[in-house]
Amino acid sequence: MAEISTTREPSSPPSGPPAAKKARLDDPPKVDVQGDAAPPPGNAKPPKKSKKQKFKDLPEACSSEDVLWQEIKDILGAEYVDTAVKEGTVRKSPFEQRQELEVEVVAMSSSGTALATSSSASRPWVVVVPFCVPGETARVRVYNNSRLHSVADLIEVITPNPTIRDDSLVECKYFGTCGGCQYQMLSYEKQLELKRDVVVKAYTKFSDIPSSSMPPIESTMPSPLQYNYRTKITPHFNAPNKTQRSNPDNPQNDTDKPSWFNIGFNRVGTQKVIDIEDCPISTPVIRAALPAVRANAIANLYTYKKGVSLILRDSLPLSTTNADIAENGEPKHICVTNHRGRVRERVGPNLFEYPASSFFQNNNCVMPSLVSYVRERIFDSAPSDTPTPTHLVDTYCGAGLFAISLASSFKIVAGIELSVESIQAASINAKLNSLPPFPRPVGTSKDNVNRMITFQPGDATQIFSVVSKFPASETVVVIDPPRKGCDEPFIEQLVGFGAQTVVYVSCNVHTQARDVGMILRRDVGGKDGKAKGKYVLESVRGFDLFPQTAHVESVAVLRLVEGQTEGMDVDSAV
Ligand SMILES: C[S@@+](CC[C@H](N)C(=O)[O-])C[C@H]1O[C@@H](n2cnc3c(N)ncnc32)[C@H](O)[C@@H]1O
Repeated sequence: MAEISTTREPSSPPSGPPAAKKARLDDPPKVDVQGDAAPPPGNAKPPKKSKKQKFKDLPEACSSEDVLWQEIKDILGAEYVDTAVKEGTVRKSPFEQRQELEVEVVAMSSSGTALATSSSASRPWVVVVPFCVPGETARVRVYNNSRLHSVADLIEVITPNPTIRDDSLVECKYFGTCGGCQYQMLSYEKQLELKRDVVVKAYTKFSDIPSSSMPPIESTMPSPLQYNYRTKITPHFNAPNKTQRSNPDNPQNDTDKPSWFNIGFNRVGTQKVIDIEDCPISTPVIRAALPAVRANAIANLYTYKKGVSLILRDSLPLSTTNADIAENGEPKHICVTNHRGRVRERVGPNLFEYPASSFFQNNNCVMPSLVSYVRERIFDSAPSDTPTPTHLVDTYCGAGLFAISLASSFKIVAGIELSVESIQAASINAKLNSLPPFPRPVGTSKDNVNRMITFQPGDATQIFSVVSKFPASETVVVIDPPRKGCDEPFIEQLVGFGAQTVVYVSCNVHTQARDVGMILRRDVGGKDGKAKGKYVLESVRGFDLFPQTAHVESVAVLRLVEGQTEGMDVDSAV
């Protein structure tokens, strides 16, 4: 692997979204407002934290820092960690900033970095380093010290582990520098295995579900494509600074682009943009469109007063003509580069349209397996003594992916979503797929209306008053919240409603595990106010929506077991 040259500032934070919200390319030009941050009154400095306060700052529960913290505890031992917390020594690093050292990798973290230890450390301490695997030794350079761990750049792998690493698999020239992918040096089987491990660890650490109540975690569902799959990318760039602006040289294309102007993604472990001319995990239509999108940004570079986040989304043509049909009979895909444009996708037999700037899953090729799996779990594995589900409630429904894809299996479907533009898209999608609205419009014949669908904007919790008349024993609730998961009022209402089946889809298995644990611990209320039963966790399976990265989508299926109101040991119930 090539040496990673680090040009970072000493205290670069770990990778994440750019600090300042970037403007979008098609936003109207805005005048730069200078100095709008209020200065502190007088010369007052923020009060210093006392030593006790300072070291109490454990990571927020279930945050990505907390996930790493639990993994560090596993390596260093809970007793050692608890003592260090009590004594206020968790930040006493044995290493200096920019210190180079040799480390031995002992585990993988849930975010795809390697967790290592070093014999040169004067106390038990973990070093987090990218692009390495267990069993390897590596030379690294520390750039950040935190709670019982340092974060480091990889300089070189000294002893590779050939049973896990195969560098010949790497397909991207930016791999090892770009923060987007973590796993290109691993076989696909290994990537799937690691993702399953993440799901197992998440439920072990964050759900509080006793092992006797946990179903075996299923193998990760693979993505049919492991490259060329990503249907959306958002390369970004910073606006030129004052000095750069004072000497414009009017570049026209990539060849005369000033070297300081980078359009791409964040360098691993930093918020510094690196120049990216191609992204092999993106779909062919996005890869083909990227040079022209870059050239346009380069030609206009001195007009930008703020950083910009570009968008490239793979889409079917909105109105298909013969010229749009490729030789195989499928419409030719196009690339939508306007944030205000519309995108169209097919998932199985259904079409979905949505605004380019709104949420839709970013790997189209695995969507049919995801939707089929959800349908199979709802119907095929339902206990034989429960009624066939007839009603579907899709919470956090976005543009209606689950509501519309599953509608053919239900009589009535209701969806809710906070984003007004997504919910408008969902209603349009219901029409696009010939699903009649609910309640049935006056005068429509009963014969041709056996499926009815409604979408409403609002907080997910509000849906339970809308569907209060749905027969709970014949209802399925799909939950697909953002990374932070559901809030307590939602869980309260969900359990109060008491649907027969709950399918929880999540891009953050840690908050999913936390929420599922909360649901399982509560009694499900009956109409008489007495407890009716409890949910049991029937299955959990990861889906690989993002090959070459550490991300894993997780689907958990919960069933209500009536009459069970004690404990959580459900071995006999499932
Ligand atoms: C992970 S996306 C899932 C969307 C959809 N199920 C899909 O697969 O395309 C989560 C969605 O929840 C929406 N959302 C966020 N907070 C919400 C809330 N409190 N109530 C309802 N929807 C919310 C977001 O706008 C986003 O569309």
